Amino acid sequence: MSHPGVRRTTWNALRARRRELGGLAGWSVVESLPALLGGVLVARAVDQGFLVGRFGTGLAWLAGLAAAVLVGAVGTGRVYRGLGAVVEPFRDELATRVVRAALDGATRPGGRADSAAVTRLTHQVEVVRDTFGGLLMVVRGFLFTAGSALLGLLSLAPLLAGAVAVPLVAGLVVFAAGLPAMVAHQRAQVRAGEDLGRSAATALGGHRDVVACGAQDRVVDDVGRRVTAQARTERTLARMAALRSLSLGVGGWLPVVVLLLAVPWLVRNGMSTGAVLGALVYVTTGLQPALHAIVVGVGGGGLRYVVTLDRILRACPVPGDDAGPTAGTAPPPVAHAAPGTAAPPAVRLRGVTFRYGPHARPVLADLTLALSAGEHLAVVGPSGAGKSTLAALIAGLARPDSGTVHLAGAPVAALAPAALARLRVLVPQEGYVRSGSLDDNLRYLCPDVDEAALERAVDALGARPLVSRLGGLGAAIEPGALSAGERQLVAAVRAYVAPAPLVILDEATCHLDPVLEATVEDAFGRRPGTLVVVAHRISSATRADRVLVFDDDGPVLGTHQELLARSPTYRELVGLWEHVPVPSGVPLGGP
Ligand SMILES: Nc1ncnc2c1ncn2[C@@H]1O[C@H](COP(=O)(O)OP(=O)(O)OP(=O)(O)O)[C@@H](O)[C@H]1O
Repeated sequence: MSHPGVRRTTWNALRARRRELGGLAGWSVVESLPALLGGVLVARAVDQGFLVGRFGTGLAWLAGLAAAVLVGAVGTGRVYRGLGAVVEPFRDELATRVVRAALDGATRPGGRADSAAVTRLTHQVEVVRDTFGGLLMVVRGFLFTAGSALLGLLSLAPLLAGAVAVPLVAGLVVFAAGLPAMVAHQRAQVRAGEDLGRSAATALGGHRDVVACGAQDRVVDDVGRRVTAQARTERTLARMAALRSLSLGVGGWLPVVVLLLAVPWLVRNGMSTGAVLGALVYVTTGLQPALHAIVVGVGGGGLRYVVTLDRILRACPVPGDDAGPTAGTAPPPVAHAAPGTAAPPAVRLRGVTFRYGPHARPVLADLTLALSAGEHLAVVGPSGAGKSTLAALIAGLARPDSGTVHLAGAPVAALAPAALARLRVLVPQEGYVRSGSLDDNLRYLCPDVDEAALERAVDALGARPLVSRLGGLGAAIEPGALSAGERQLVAAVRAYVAPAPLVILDEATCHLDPVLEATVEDAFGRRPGTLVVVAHRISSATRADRVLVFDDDGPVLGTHQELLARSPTYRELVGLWEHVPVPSGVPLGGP
């Protein structure tokens, strides 16, 4: 079954452009003038002209046909012009949908910008645009041309019109009966093409790793299997062309046979030679080409339209869509402990593995960790060990390759950005400050915080001198005019008043002097809720309830004292930190 959205989307696209479609229909009538008049004019030319020796009269009727063809050509030109007014807005809608889905995907927690997918999808949008236009042309062409030819035939030989319509309809029925199978094979062919593209792109992207690991044969084998699979689907699709030939044979050629067989009877019943020729004109220049166009158009571009649009709708669902891959993945509610049961941990990582690329060494491998509500954890380790990566995973800004991350019982992977923001606030090393008033910047995460609470936060975090220097909470500030430390302090106050119960400080105080850093961390330590600090100095570790150190053999968890006894890396870091001279007299760092 195809996406029900294909039918709905197509219907909506047509309904929204009723006026343009009306214009298209009007010009289609003009375009089908030769199909309507061709047989009658030929019959007149033969019967009243050439057969009775009036050459001029015969030519005059044919001139009438030529005029009808010219008028029809004008109609065709206008039809093409009107087609753009229906097709282009539809293409724009789909392109907007693709771009919106790509942006949503890239800004979702753990989401990554996937430019290859956007390129593939925008290419598919172009395919849909072309096939939608083609489909409109052939369906419309068939209705008007075949309809006009049948009307003309009806006026020449009513009985013959009925006899010709029967095989025509039979041909259409044969074609329609095979359509579902054709759609399925077309879909398989598109999928096989995508599989091949993905596998080839992965092989190309990781070719250095492939060569380094000596895995060429395996990769060639893998891509080769997909090439074979795609070739198989192409062959099956080609075989389906036989069905098209059958319906063309029944619907297009059988009427000619019927006409030829009926000639003696028609002539005996008074039908003129010209009328017989006219009837032949209707069948061979009206009905047959119209059927051919619709069978080839629907069986080729039409199938591509259904399958490709289906892929786009599935890949880029919009809210309210009923069958997209993300439908039904509404964020689960935050789990609350039932009365009498223990509350879920504030942070829980289970078997988390994360790497920055498919062939990269994992930064974290099978990490399991639980923090209870109110706990204060410091994360320490050498540069590049994975501390910021861990902070991003906890904050839901990176998604594990395997394993799960839960905050207060809710899986971060399933939480919408707004729900996630209610659970945690991450303060990175570079404090974000925007142009505007200081007050706006501090209330950014909690616009409703009352004045007194904001003032208390300013005092608790040691930000009073900064606020005074800037001219009070209402003062306008320019990010460029603040030092890196001042920006960190603004970000810290903003996070402090945020309603989220979990605060993650990722080297968020590295530009503050040790005294101010201690003030900020102590204030966060007293703030109700859970605190994770990616430590910049050893003092951060000594203030925490527990410390996670990235040791050579992997992360080790314990108290400061326990780790001094158990972790060589921790001992080394403590030794290093204790010997680093502390700058003094530079309270807020340089910009
Ligand atoms: N976007 C990225 N793409 C690829 N590799 C990355 C990316 N970000 C970090 N890494 C790598 O992942 C590893 C862990 O980085 P991470 O920033 O988590 O370490 P860290 O312990 O926070 O280091 P630092 O203390 O220097 O900030 C490092 O080897 C780093 O080079």
